[in-house]
Amino acid sequence: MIAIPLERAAWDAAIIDLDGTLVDTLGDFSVALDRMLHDLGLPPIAPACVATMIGKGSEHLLRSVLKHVLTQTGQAQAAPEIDATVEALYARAWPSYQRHYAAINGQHAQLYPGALQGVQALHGAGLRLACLTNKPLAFARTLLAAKGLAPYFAQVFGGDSFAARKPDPLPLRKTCEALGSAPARTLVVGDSSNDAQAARAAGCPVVLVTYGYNHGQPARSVPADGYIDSLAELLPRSA
Ligand SMILES: O=C(O)COP(=O)(O)O
Ligand SMILES: [Mg+2]
Repeated sequence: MIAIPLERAAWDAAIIDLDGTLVDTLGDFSVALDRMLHDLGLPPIAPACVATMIGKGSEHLLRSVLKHVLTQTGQAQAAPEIDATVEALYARAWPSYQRHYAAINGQHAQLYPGALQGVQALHGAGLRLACLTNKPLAFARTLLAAKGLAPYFAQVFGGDSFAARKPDPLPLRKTCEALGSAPARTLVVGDSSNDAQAARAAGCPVVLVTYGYNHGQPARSVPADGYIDSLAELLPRSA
């Protein structure tokens, strides 16, 4: 049940998350990460495990994956030793991951059911739309274009667009500025605690989808103004 008004008059704009909200990118992440791990001489990682690590940007993802794999393989024992090994591998992991992700971006990713319809409905109702993701901006633009979403977004910002990332509220404040909308009249739609915490701190109403990643926790365990099973539920009632 949604606790905030869905009438279109309630909002001037919406800021929508990408991974886990618009597009199921777990396949892309898993393929690029496994190719990176192969380059480093390390074993692959289970997609279910990757799903718990998505949401705080690529740097966090790579460090989490390397730490997990090193722990699993017993290549490093004590925690400080693992952290040091992660940092030593990171300089090689980063360019490898970037190269592999760019090569397959969108190929193992699917729009969630109702995502396109929801975006089209909000756009059609006259809301200004931005996509704000912790994914690198170049990857986000390519993915939005590949999935037919790019034409609906007036603004797109990534994890490398501002000095901080979600859950910091700075990216949301900057995105509201770019859209020319007041935070209280800008709906945030996301899948994780990163989106909800950032929205609350920025003064934006926030709705979470129940099907995304959220670090392996149910979305409903995160304080938000509403929860939806599909973006198609965002159809404005008075449209
Ligand atoms: O790149 C990530 O970690 C996830 O990005 P998101 O902000 O679109 O969920
Ligand atoms: Mg997300």
